[in-house]
Amino acid sequence: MRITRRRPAAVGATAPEQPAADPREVVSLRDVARTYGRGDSTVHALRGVSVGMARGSFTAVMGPSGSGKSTLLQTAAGLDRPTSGSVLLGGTDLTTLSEEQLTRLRRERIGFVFQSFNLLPSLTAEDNVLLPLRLAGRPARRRMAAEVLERVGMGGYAQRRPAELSGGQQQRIAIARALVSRPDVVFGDEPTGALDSGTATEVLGLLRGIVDQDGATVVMVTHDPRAASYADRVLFLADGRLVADLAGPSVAEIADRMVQLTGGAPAGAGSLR
Ligand SMILES: Nc1ncnc2c1ncn2[C@@H]1O[C@H](COP(=O)(O)OP(=O)(O)OP(=O)(O)O)[C@@H](O)[C@H]1O
Repeated sequence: MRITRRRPAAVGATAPEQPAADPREVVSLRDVARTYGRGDSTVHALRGVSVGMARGSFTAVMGPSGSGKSTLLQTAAGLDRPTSGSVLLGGTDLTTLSEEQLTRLRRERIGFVFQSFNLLPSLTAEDNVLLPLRLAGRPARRRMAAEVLERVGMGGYAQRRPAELSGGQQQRIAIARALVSRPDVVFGDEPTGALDSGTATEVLGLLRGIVDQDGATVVMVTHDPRAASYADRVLFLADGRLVADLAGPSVAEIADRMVQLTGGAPAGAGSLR
């Protein structure tokens, strides 16, 4: 199954002064700043971050607590708007879109995987998977669910409800749901944070597989150096700035970098499993 999208319908015009996006990059942040509050209480969550993610790549985002990881993910995914700078998704500048256009773009072109799975408990696995298509008013056929459920190794579980599944199985269903609309990019917010080590390994292998075999693009926030080592590239944030960008680092290199940034043990890393 190829995840790579067909050329999407335009959901908003790129600002005329915007330079053309690098065609290899599916997500580009340009000088993105995000502040909260004002005056003495202003928090600079992101301070001029510029970074692009190539199509068909797997990127992990790490950094100490409060360094801006979630803010980066949320602005890149169009869930939050930068205070300044621009965010391009496949050439569309998200900062120029209305709320309605942004909602449509998220439904059609972005997949999400959360730490706590976020499946609807009353729906079967199949109906959870088809929900994004239904919300977008697109055709939602059972064979579409069957195809992605098969892809994540959950082919026999279409009629199960979340309470009847293990954490790892629920996360597989959530990944199937993220893939069903063939998104430009799948964003993961600590997707293995609630899983035991063995189950996390399976889910990370699955994410690696959808990148390598299906051409998906994955961007994942994690506190876990071992999880980050599954990525092609690890970005490190500190105090709202991008301070390191490592290609294919080992678990030890990632853990060392985190120790440098935190001045101690990697926050939330638990064990290196
Ligand atoms: N809605 C908000 N209002 C005010 N400050 C916020 C808000 N959201 C985030 N912040 C602040 O912005 C900074 C970056 O937060 P963010 O959640 O992006 O960090 P993080 O690296 O994801 O942290 P963690 O690893 O603890 O989840 C922090 O100082 C945080 O307190």
